[in-house]
Amino acid sequence: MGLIPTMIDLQGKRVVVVGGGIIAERKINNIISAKPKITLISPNITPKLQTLVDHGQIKWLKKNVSSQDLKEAFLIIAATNKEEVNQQIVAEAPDYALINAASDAEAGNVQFPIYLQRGKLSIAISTSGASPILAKKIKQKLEKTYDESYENYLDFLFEVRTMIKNAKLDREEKQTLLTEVVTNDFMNAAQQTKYILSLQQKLKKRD
Ligand SMILES: C[C@@]1(CC(=O)O)C2=NC(=C\c3[nH]c(c(CCC(=O)O)c3CC(=O)O)Cc3[nH]c(c(CC(=O)O)c3CCC(=O)O)/C=C3\N/C(=C\2)[C@@H](CCC(=O)O)[C@]3(C)CC(=O)O)/[C@H]1CCC(=O)O
Ligand SMILES: NC(=O)c1ccc[n+]([C@@H]2O[C@H](COP(=O)([O-])OP(=O)(O)OC[C@H]3O[C@@H](n4cnc5c(N)ncnc54)[C@H](O)[C@@H]3O)[C@@H](O)[C@H]2O)c1
Repeated sequence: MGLIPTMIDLQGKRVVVVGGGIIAERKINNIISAKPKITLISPNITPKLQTLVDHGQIKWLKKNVSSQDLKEAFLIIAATNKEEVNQQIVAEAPDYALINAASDAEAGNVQFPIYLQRGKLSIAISTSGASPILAKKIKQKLEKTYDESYENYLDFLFEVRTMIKNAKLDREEKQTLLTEVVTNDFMNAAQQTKYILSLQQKLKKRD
């Protein structure tokens, strides 16, 4: 395997999830905020998955999986409790599809790291299958360091960077400004507002 962490845009993409148990539920919870088109294939599903079906957030085909179901999928998640069915899904998946194999991660070509999200900040943790429990522990530690205040801080950094990117400054000046905001001095809203106002003044003078 040659695994590297990436950010994938799943919005509007066709995702096929096979199996309706607790693992399918966890994987769907993990990706649903990205707004993919999820089709769930399983003879039975958990109550929480049923709620998603009832709200029209996912489509459910109440049956055993067949190779036809895998066509045109961008991502396939094989999460049945039958090892041989999961293997067959991997074998029959189209060449272009991304595949996550829940019972034998190495059989697929995508693994989902556990992740922590604070608005625009994402921190993903993977142990490449060595210990998902360690990955979870590390996430809990990072949650304390990168607390909720990072959500606003990232929005602030985004706003500042957009202003600087569009300003008539040379590369060095841009670099200096982009570096000076990445410090603990700008973690609260009052400091952020003050900085944005002073930056606006500074950039106005340059126009
Ligand atoms: C972090 C977390 C995120 C998530 O899944 O959302 C996650 N597993 C979690 C928990 C967990 N998973 C397992 C246990 C039982 C203890 C144990 O076995 O150690 C527990 C503990 C628990 O449940 O608390 C069993 C297990 N996991 C995988 C296999 C298959 C294999 O190893 O081949 C088997 C054996 C199945 C079997 O026995 O048949 C595979 C994967 N699990 C991964 C992620 C990816 C690797 C990430 C990494 O290595 O860091 C990978 C490759 C993902 C993938 O499927 O893409 C989530 C945190 C919980 C949470 O958020 O609440
Ligand atoms: N990746 C992980 O983190 C992780 C953690 C624990 C377990 N697992 C693996 O995930 C698998 C699923 O675990 P679970 O707890 O969700 O199991 P589960 O028994 O709760 O659910 C399995 C689901 O698969 C469905 N199913 C069975 N045969 C099918 C078929 N032919 N077509 C379509 N659906 C079918 C069942 O009806 C059921 O809804 C386990 O086999 C285990 O190896 C993965």
